[in-house]
Amino acid sequence: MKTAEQQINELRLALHQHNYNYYTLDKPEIRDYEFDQMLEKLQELEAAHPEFKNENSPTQRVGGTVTKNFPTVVHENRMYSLANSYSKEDLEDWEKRIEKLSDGEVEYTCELKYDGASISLTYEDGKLLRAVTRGDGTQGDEVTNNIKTIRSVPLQLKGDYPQKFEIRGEVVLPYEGFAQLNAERVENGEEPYANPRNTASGSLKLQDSSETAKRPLECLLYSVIGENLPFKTQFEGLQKAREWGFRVPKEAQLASQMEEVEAFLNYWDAHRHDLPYETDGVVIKVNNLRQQEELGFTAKAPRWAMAYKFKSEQEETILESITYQVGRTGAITPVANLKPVQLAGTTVKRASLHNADQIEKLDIRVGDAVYVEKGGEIIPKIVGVDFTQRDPASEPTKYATKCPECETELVRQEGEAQHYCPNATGCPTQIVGRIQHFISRKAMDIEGLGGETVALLVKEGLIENYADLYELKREEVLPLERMAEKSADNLISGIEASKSIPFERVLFALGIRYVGETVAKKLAKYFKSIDALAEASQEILINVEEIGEKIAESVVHFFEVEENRATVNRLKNYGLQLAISEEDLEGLTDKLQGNTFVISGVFGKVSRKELKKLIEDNGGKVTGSISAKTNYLVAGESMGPSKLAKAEKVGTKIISEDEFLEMVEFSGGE
Ligand SMILES: NC(=O)c1ccc[n+]([C@@H]2O[C@H](COP(=O)([O-])OP(=O)(O)OC[C@H]3O[C@@H](n4cnc5c(N)ncnc54)[C@H](O)[C@@H]3O)[C@@H](O)[C@H]2O)c1
Ligand SMILES: [Zn+2]
Repeated sequence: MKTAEQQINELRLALHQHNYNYYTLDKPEIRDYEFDQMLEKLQELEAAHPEFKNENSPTQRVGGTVTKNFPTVVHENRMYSLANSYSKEDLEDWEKRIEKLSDGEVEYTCELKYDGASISLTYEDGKLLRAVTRGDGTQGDEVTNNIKTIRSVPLQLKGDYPQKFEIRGEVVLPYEGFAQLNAERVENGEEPYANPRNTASGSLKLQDSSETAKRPLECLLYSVIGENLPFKTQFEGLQKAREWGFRVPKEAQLASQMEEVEAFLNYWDAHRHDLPYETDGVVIKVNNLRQQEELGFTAKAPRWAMAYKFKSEQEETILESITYQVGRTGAITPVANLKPVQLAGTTVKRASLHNADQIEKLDIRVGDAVYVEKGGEIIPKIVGVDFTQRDPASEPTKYATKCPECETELVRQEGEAQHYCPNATGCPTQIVGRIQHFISRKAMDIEGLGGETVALLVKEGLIENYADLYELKREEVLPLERMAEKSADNLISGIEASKSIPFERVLFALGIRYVGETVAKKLAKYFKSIDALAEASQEILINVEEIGEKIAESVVHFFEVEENRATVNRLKNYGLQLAISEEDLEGLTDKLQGNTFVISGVFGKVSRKELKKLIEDNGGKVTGSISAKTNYLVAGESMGPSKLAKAEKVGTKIISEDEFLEMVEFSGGE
């Protein structure tokens, strides 16, 4: 067995080499995930054997180097890397450390972690003075002329910018530009680039700026550094930078608890491939700059920030064909059929491709070698094409024009990503899908009836619409395959029992496009009956909180269709709940209508959850952080001082639990 010292030395040597391949040559030989695992291993070994500590270790230094091709500039403020975490537990540990080291309540900014090349821009009197790469963190390459070719880098600022400051960001190459660039290279008989990140980085190091200008690069900014800055938090800094003319993506969010941070992580883990550029995680930062200053830096990274890397177990395989699936609302989803490959412990044969834009953006073609990745979702995704292996004779993918189930011409509405099969009443998959949705657990939850039986009932011609379920007779279902006396009884009694399912769930069960569980709840609460909802105009619908144009349009459209109205009427006649019951109505008021609340601290009489429900039942709205729009802060025990200060600053009314309960005339629990 190798000694710890040998292992440490080998890892250091290998990591130095990989850093060189990655940062200097822009040609990595291993995947980032493997690199990170080696680095983590080295970190563990060094922690267990402090006697081998060495300040030149890759764990102690920023990985890049300076080249001799550009003037070397020493950074006025060192450019650090970021500490990494791969699990929610790591994050929670970090939060605990932060809370211990900081005084006062800590708020966090969550930002996307753009995957490109770091850059530092210095502005003086509103003009770009110089642009320097991160290099080894202490000094970097001055690439001002190349940076000036990027259109999103302002050469002259506007607004109340400081006289002199530095701003940091990431130069990225959006997918679309990357695919275009590669297409041109292939046409010219050149080798295509492997990935956007290394291409972005390589583009900054070109000697001829007119070459850089041909690359559709973007510069996304995330941090302003300097003295006497006109803001006190990271989040305000982002807003200011945007006002001065920088491209600062708008996805960043404030979070007052780790729960909110995790919601942000989960959301972007699932949706990051909808962004036009690559991201490899989320960066969580302590929002307050004074607290940041107190926390300071380690040898390699700030203590006040933490990167959370999306898990990307990636494999390369061949795309054998693209097929198309029809959903219950007629939405078409393209599916990639892959040469089977082992990924994260399972055999993967299919991957989701989202929509036509996604296919175009990644420029995926049948026969390509593609990278598949498993993120937070169950279905793996294709995240890129290995252009180096593309068959020069291949042609761009032509998206389906007809429904694979019923041959109807597909439509795509202006502004929508998805294609649809418009044949709602005749497309067999849609008919079955709609009824399956109707009976599903979160909708009518019909016991004794499953998806397969629904398909069978439709196939046998016993039902073709969910209202038909309520006319099913025991004698009709008994002859069906695998249907025993007992199961037939269960089915019929399950259908009968569903008549008492509350209105909001019936509304969800109807399967109106864009009316999910939450929207159904909102609509039910607001309109109180299906009749009122059916009469509502688009303008009235849009006025309901959180109901946008798309939803409003879809609801109006649903009730315009005569057949839908007839179905709803039948459901009403069968005795389904198509209005809020008297009992539920009693608890609902609009006393708090138009008021926004923030809840903070611990409460004595009701739980946070009950408090939230009380606010919503009385027509109010609950948000996570205080802004100028917050009307009330309901303050419990041990509420943090920073929230209080913020509330006082923006003029939010601060009320106690008792004062709140009085407002809604709450008379105590049951
Ligand atoms: N495959 C290889 O051979 C190889 C070799 C070396 C490094 N790598 C990869 O490079 C990465 C390590 O590089 P690193 O040291 O630059 O660390 P990092 O890229 O993980 O994180 C630090 C960088 O994140 C960037 N960043 C993006 N968005 C940001 C935001 N909103 N706020 C703050 N910073 C933001 C900054 O440029 C910062 O320098 C890892 O992903 C590693 O796997 C791979
Ligand atoms: Zn169809």
